[in-house]
Amino acid sequence: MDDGATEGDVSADRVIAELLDMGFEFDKISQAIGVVGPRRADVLEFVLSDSGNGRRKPSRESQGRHSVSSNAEACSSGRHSVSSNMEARSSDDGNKLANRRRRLKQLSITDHLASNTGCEKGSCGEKAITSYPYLVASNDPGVPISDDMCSALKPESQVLLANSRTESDRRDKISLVLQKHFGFSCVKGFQQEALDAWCAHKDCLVLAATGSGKSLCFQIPALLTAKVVVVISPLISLMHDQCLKLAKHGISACFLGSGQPDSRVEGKAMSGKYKIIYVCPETALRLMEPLKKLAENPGIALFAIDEVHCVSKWGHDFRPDYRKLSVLRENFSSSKLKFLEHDIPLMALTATATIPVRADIIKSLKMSEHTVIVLTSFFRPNLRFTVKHSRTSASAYGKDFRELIDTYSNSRNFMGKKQKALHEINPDSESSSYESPDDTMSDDEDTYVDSTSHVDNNFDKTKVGMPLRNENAENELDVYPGVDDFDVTCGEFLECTQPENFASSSQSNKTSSSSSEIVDQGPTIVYVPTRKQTVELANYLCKTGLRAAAYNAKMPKSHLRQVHEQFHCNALEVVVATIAFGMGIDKSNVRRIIHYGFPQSLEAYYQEAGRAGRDGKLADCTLYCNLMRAPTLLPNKRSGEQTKAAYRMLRDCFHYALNTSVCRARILVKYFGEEFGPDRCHMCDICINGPPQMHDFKEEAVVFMNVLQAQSGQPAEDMGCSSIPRCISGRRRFGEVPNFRVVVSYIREKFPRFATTDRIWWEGLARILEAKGYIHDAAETPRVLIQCPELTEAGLNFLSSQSEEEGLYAYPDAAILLAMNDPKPISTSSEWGRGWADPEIRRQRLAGKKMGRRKRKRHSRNQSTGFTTAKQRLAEILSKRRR
Ligand SMILES: Nc1ncnc2c1ncn2[C@@H]1O[C@H](COP(=O)(O)OP(=O)(O)OP(=O)(O)O)[C@@H](O)[C@H]1O
Ligand SMILES: [Mg+2]
Repeated sequence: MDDGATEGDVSADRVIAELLDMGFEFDKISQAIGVVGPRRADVLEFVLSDSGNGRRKPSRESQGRHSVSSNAEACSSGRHSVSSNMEARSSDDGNKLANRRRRLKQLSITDHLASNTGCEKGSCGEKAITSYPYLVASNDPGVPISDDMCSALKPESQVLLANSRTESDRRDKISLVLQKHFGFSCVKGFQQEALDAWCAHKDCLVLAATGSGKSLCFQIPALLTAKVVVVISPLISLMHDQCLKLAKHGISACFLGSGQPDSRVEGKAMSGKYKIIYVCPETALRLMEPLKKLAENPGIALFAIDEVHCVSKWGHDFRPDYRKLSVLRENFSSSKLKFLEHDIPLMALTATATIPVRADIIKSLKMSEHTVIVLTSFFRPNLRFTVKHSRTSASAYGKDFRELIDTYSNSRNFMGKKQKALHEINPDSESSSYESPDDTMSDDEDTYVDSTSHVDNNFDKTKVGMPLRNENAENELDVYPGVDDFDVTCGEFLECTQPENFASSSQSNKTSSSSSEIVDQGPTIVYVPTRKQTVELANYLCKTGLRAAAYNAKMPKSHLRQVHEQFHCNALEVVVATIAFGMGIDKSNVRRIIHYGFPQSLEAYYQEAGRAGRDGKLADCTLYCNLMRAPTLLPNKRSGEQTKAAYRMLRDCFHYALNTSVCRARILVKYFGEEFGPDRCHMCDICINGPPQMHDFKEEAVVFMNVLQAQSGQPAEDMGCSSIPRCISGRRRFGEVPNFRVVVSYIREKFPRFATTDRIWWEGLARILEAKGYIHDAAETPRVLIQCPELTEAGLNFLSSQSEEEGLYAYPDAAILLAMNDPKPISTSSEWGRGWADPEIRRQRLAGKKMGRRKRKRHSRNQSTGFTTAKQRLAEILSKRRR
């Protein structure tokens, strides 16, 4: 539901709600409605163009004329309200609005092309789209692509693999098509392995690093036979990008999303007109029968399932429809389809599957028991991983993004000076075909200018946003992006008659020296957890002069496509996105991936970080996160088991961030089950800074573990015995549950020397003891932090066998270091509790601070019912023991 005739009926409230959901600020939306009326497209256009850069501030007059409350009339007649508001604007603005509205209404790639050809000189639309002689079609039945054209464009390099007699013959043919279509001299080892499996008609699971070139494994087969390759892919944006590249490489392709089908493109796809058909899982399931016909004639060479981790419930990006793809193996076997000589091979590919996920993929897709597993190293030697502590709130933007802003500003100033110098040497020389907004600035100008100076008609500046209201809070996260993330449902891309000239560029999206490119530094993607933050941070960066755009799943699909295009043609410096942006994006020169807040898993982190440095050059992957606060699980529908797995993944991610002693690249590849050969990467913050000094935690550990032991009801004499009760939180009597907070506050109260230690410090100690196997979390669903610490047998042994001399040495983690360096309490309650063991402090505090109402109530209730708190109960147990 983007825009349309019914839009005028949409109430202002609904428009407000929708735009709030996208991350825009309430004030801005209501201001827009006041100016342009309640039509969604107009409001959207207003907030987009106004976007905090002062491009078009509403006149007082127009503001006075309309307000949200006075829009009842306008609501019933959106058209009227727009036209009357248009009068209040200049005709120039009116034209811009009309153009923008036209763009918002595009439903097809063709429309999109038509609008992009109008892009100003050298802009991305021209560069990325119109300069390539491929044809596109879409829902629009008016696009003239005849069947003759399709057949005429059949590549003459289409060698029948069946003719290859020997293995070397086959490999020669592979090299030939690789060189001809992609410009690469040889296939990589793992690509060859996957191709060998395909040639042997075997199913294959390809597990290879992000950016390693998995796509070629299923694209080459399309060039080696007369048959078609069907690729299942999770996002339109991903399918679109790949089709676009294939067309440039002289290979015809189409994509079929899950939206309204285009019978023409679909029909041609099912009759074998394209070498490669990209299809989303839903559509693949719908097209079972036509696919069977396709398998008969001209034949299906291969089913490739890209981003196959989406199959697994235990992966980071589960999509239920992926799981139903087992029908492919069931239906396309030689036993089911008698005309098949062999089963049609399945090739499943991903960069982010842990060992349990791999097993789940093979089982769920019912892949053959002879499935070949092609596994390469997950190590990306050019990625430099760093973790930085930050509150990751708006107040920290200035500090955290200073370096990024400086990087682009300096680079632009340098480029500006270089161009100016060139121009002075040769005034007739062709200047930049992209009208850089900065061209309007003098060299001496401060780079932190008001972003009004960056006006660019071609460039839809980022959106502005303000805090979402509380009632929208649960909607503000993109759990996972839907398939149809663009405003086009399908498209066809016919091969260029002349594949791209590889002498000049072996990668279609490689940064060239084209003057139209404004990102000298390579673009940056910043991942933030909420939609609101995409808008907020993008707006902040725009205000500092950067070319930034927000991207989240709730934004108009036309906008999302535009951001993709501008990102790919280097017109954007920064994209601030939720997880909706990222999967499979193959842009060679992304230099920085910044995660501003915890990702939900290391799989997601590695997948998103993998967008960086795909040209093999050095790239930075920096995670900013609040190390003093455990990350929270994003709401999603999960079974009990899935919740446990989700917490486990989040905990691994937290531990990765807190780590102070192990190379980060090592942790990441080990996470995917790989033994890391080089020992360390020599680049990450840990390798560069070295680990902190080891600390002897014995004294605190003994106290902590003794309290746990007392709490579990074990008499001191029993310390050596192995019968530690395996308690399950909730099954025990209240007070016997080993609650971490209760234990820590008890220690701080009873042991004056620990009175000022922070809870965060003890959380760190608990992690160390857990890693050593001395304690475990007895909670039914362990979360990120240890909730119910319980001694293990090894912990009991440690307590009973400890000698005076031996220490318990370990590296303090980042949270312990922060707590030690900055002993300020984190919460006011811990401040209040500090020094509580001292009777004088206690007396003063009780006298000075009135008990809160709730506390007082609870206190009096406990007094009357004889109910004891967990802490009191623990004290009782310990005092009994002492007696
Ligand atoms: N044999 C090869 N030689 C040189 N470059 C290659 C080769 N194969 C692929 N590439 C390049 O590697 C880049 C990444 O390829 P691709 O997008 O297939 O990666 P991927 O493994 O699918 O990554 P992701 O897991 O992030 O989706 C592409 O730009 C491609 O041109
Ligand atoms: Mg890929």
